Order: sequence, then structure tokens, then C-alpha cells
Amino acid sequence: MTQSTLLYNIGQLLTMDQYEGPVRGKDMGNLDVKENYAVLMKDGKVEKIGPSDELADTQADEKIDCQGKLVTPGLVEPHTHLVFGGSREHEMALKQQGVPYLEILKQGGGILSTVRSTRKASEEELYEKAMFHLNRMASYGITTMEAKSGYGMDKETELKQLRVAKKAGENHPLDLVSTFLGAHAITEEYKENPEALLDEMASLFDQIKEEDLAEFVDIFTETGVFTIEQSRRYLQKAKDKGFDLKMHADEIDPLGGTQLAVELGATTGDHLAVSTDEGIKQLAESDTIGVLLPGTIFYLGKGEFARARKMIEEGAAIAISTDFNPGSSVTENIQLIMSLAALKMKMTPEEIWHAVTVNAAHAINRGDEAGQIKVGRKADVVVWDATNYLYIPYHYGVNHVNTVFKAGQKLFERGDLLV
Ligand SMILES: N=CN[C@@H](CCC(=O)O)C(=O)O
Ligand SMILES: [Zn+2]
Repeated sequence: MTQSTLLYNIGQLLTMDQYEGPVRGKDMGNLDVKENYAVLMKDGKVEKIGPSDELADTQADEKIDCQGKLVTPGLVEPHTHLVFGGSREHEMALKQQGVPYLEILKQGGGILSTVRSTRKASEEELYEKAMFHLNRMASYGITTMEAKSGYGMDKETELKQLRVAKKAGENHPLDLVSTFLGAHAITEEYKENPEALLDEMASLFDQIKEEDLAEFVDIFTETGVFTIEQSRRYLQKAKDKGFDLKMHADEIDPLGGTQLAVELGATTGDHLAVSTDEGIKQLAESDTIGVLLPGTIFYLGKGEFARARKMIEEGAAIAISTDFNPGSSVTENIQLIMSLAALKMKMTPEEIWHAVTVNAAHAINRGDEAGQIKVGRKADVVVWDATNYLYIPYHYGVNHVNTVFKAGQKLFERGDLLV
């Protein structure tokens, strides 16, 4: 294990270290870029940050000449459905024929198809699969991320998913934050009585706390899934048990999920593709972070992307995410999402870098640990095959990572052709 590594000759360094809390509104547009810098990592932590010519002679086990490259904090991914069985490539044709996402779900496909595969899969199978996807996440520069359950919707399978996420977090170098999404769809058994499904899921809250299986509780508030009233009651129960809250809100129909997330003091409201003016106003005036998922809108072939410009102009704090899952956003490539945020939501590169670092970290309660390169903090750092931060959202669809460091150790290095 390398004890100390010096990265020198950094062309542009984004430390994002001037912030105490999430970055809101217009402040998301200001990026502090340090040029010709160096970072010393020692015993897993950031030891020194300074001009390259001042630190170049510092003793270190390994010295890496960054040759003018861009260096940033490890990226933070605040919304994934990491643990699931099977896949849904057979639904692609239905999507092409124009069958809407909620219609596929109504016919017993979509999320419910993944529920069937996840119920069948063993804990070992789910674990191997989750580790595979985690490796790929890391390869794109992600060093901390969230993982939801939500493909069980029976007690046994939900607990199985949460235990898999816990074990993956313990064994994989990435830091994982777990969310209980037992309220993700209405299964056949509960078609006539969704309240009973919510009661069943809520009956797991104590055990989830006792076994430390999740920090957040989440719900899919949507037409044909859970109503605003059902969501309010369920999330209030979760809050009373000491969970922090997240919501899949205003993704397809504007039911007012954004306002409910604010009303309940949720840490995040996620999707928000069709938030109303009133929803955006309330979000901007609240501490709730908007987690926008442009990959989902792109993948579902919908025209309406979340109104990031309005949200930022009104003063909201925004993060972005892959929403990695087997149905509505099948990608681990957060860099692609950065491009979609630029092209489809008109976010500026400066805003986008805030959205994948400091704000994403606050979106999963890791603002004090992740998303910034700061002396004394865990050394989660990415060296990019680019000389400036504008380049990553600009050159889309490929992986620009040169090297990922997690707690000061090399976690991923770009492979070269063998011939
Ligand atoms: N919209 C609800 N849940 C997921 C999709 C899950 C799935 O389709 O498997 C989402 O965030 O997009
Ligand atoms: Zn989701």
C-alpha cells in the first residue's frame, strides 16, 4: 500500500473546498479553479494542497507528474438502484413502439419485472452483480454513492437487498449510503390495498434501524403508484423513526411531490422533471436538494427535462445523478449525465461540477466527508484525461478518467491498448 502520493503539475485543480454547506442558486455558477497546483495524499488523507512549484520537492512514496491534467474530487452519485436481479432489454421494443413507462408497469412489467427477478436471485448473485456495477461506477470517477432497495416489496427480499448493499459497502472501496425504497411500486398481492403494502414496509423500519441497513427512506409518488396522501403518511412514519427522507417526486405527472418533499423536510426531492412553478419556488426557499436525473428523461424518450435553469435562478441547490437502474436509466456513466445536464437542461459546466461533487455529497448526508479536496479529509481524487473542466461535459459518451484515487489508493487506472 502506498503511504504517500504527490500529484504535481496539475493544470487545473477543483478543490471545491470553500463551502460549508450545499451550494445554492447563482453561487453554483462560480468555480474556484487553481492552476499549476499539487496535492499530497498521505495515509489515506489529503495532507497538503499548494502551488506545484512549492510542493514539487516534497518527499512522497510516489510522485505523479499530472502533465497539466485536470484534477477534481472523486465524484459523488446520489441516486442509484444498485441492487437488482435480471435485466429488461426485452422492454426496449415496447418503448420503441411508444408504450409509456407507467403502462408497462401497469401491465406487470417494468419495476415489477425486476421485482420477480430480484425475488428469485440469491443473496450471492445479487452481491456479485452489485460489485460488478460498483466497479464500473468507480471506473467513471465515482468514489461515494447511494444505493436503494425497492425490487422486493416483500419483507424478505427488501431485507435481502439492503443486506447485499451493506456487504458491498463493507467490501468495496467505494463508500456506500443505503436507502430503503420498499414503497417503489404496487405488487400484484396489494393491487386492491396499497395501504397494506405501505404498512408492511413500515413494519420493517425498526429492524432496518436495528441492523443499520439504511439511512434514508424513499417512495415513488406517481400516478398508479403511491398518492401524495399515502406518501405523506408513510414518510412521516419514517421520519418519526429517525430516518432521513428522499422522494421520487414529479417524475411523470405533476402530483405535487416537490412540495411534499419540502413540507416534510426531505433531504432530497429526486427527478422533479415536471415540478410546477409553485414546486420550484418552494424548493428554492427550502433546504431540500433537487436531484435531477436527465438520463432517465433521455432514456424514456420524453421531451420534458427538469427545469434546472429556473430552479438555479430561483436559488435552489441542485445535484445530478445517473439514476442507474435496469429500466429507466441503464447507465453507470455519470460523465454522460454531465453532458445531458449541459445539453438538455442548459446547466453550465460550473454548475454541473457543483452538482456532481459538493451538492451530491450533501444529497446523501456526506457533505463533511466527500465531494471536496480538503486538508484532513479522505483523499478521494480523480485525475482526468483533459486539461480543463469544460472538457468533460463537452466530449460526450466516453470515459475521460485517467486515474481514480480512493482514500489515497489507486482504485482505477485507464487501460491502454495491448498492441
Ligand atoms: N421511477 C421510479 N424508479 C426508478 C426506475 C426503476 C425501474 O424502472 O426499474 C427511477 O428512479 O427512474
Ligand atoms: Zn430512482
